[in-house]
Amino acid sequence: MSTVIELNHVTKSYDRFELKDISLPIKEGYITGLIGPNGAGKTSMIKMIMGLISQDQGDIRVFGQNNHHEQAAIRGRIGYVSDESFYYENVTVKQMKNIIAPFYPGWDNDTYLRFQEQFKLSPGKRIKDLSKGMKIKFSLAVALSHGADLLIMDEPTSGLDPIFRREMLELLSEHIQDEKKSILFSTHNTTDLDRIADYIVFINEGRIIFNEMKESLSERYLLVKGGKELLDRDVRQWFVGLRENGLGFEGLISNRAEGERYFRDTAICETPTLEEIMYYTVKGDEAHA
Ligand SMILES: Nc1ncnc2c1ncn2[C@@H]1O[C@H](COP(=O)(O)OP(=O)(O)OP(=O)(O)O)[C@@H](O)[C@H]1O
Repeated sequence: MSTVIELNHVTKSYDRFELKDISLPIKEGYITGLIGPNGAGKTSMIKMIMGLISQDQGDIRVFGQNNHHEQAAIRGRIGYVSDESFYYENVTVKQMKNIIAPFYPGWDNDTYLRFQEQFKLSPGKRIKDLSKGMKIKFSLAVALSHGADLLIMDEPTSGLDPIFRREMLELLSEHIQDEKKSILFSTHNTTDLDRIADYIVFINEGRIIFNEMKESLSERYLLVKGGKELLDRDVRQWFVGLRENGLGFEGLISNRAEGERYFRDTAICETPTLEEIMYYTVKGDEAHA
C-alpha cells in the first residue's frame, strides 16, 4: 500500500516543547484523523508537512517528493483548510477566488460555483466580513475545486455549526471514493473521526502514541468498569489509565484479550470510544510523568 505522506525521524524543538523523532507513514486513499490534547504538536506537524515551518532534523516526503525541494509542485496538489486565514482581508470572495484559481492547473470553475452556491457563499462579500465558519467554507470550496489529491485540514470543524459539519463529513467521504485521494484531518471532535476516519494517529506531548486502523483500535483496547476490590498492585499495572471513585474504578487496558480473560466474570467490559482511549492514555502518561 503506498503512502501519501512520510515523516522520517523528524524533530522540531521550541523553547519548551519538542516533537521527538517522529516517523510516520500516512496511507494513500484513506482518511487519517490526527488527535491529541491541546499543545500535543498537531498544528506544528501539519505546518511542517505543508513546508510552512522547517523541521530541525529528519525529512518529509509528500507524494514521494521532498517537501522543501519540490514545494511548488506539491502545494499544487494539496487542498489546505485551517482556521487561520491566508487570504487578503480587503478583497471580495469572488476577487480572492480569481487570485487563487490561476495557481492551480486543475482548477474547475463549475465545481467552485457549485460549492459557492451549496455553501451559501456571497461572491460580493469581503473576506474580512466573513464569519469564521464562512472562511472555512470558502477554504473548503477552493480545496475541493482544484482536484487536490490530498486534503490537509487543521481543526476544520471547530467553527462550524453541527448541520454543516455533517454535510462536510459527507463531502469528505465522497471525496475519498476516488481511491487516489487522501485526507489528513486534525480535530478535537473524536465523534467526527468515529464517523469517517480509516486511520487514527494519536499524538501526545510531541510523541506518536499510535498510528492505527480505527477498527483495530477496538480490537486492541478494552474499557473495564468494576469494584475496587479487583485492583491489586499487579492488576493496576495492566491499565493504561485508571480513574477511581468511591468503591469503583473505570480504566483502559491495551491488551483486550488478556483484560477480557481476567475481568469477564467480575467486571463490565466494553469497547472504548476514541475519546475514552485518548482520555485514559493522556491521564496515564501524566501519572507516570
Ligand atoms: N513558534 C513557536 N514558538 C514557541 N513555541 C511554539 C511555537 N509554535 C508552537 N509552539 C508550542 O509547541 C507546542 C505544540 O503546539 P501545536 O500548536 O503544534 O499543538 P496542537 O496539538 O496543534 O494544539 P491545539 O490542539 O491546542 O491546537 C505548544 O506547547 C506550543 O506552545
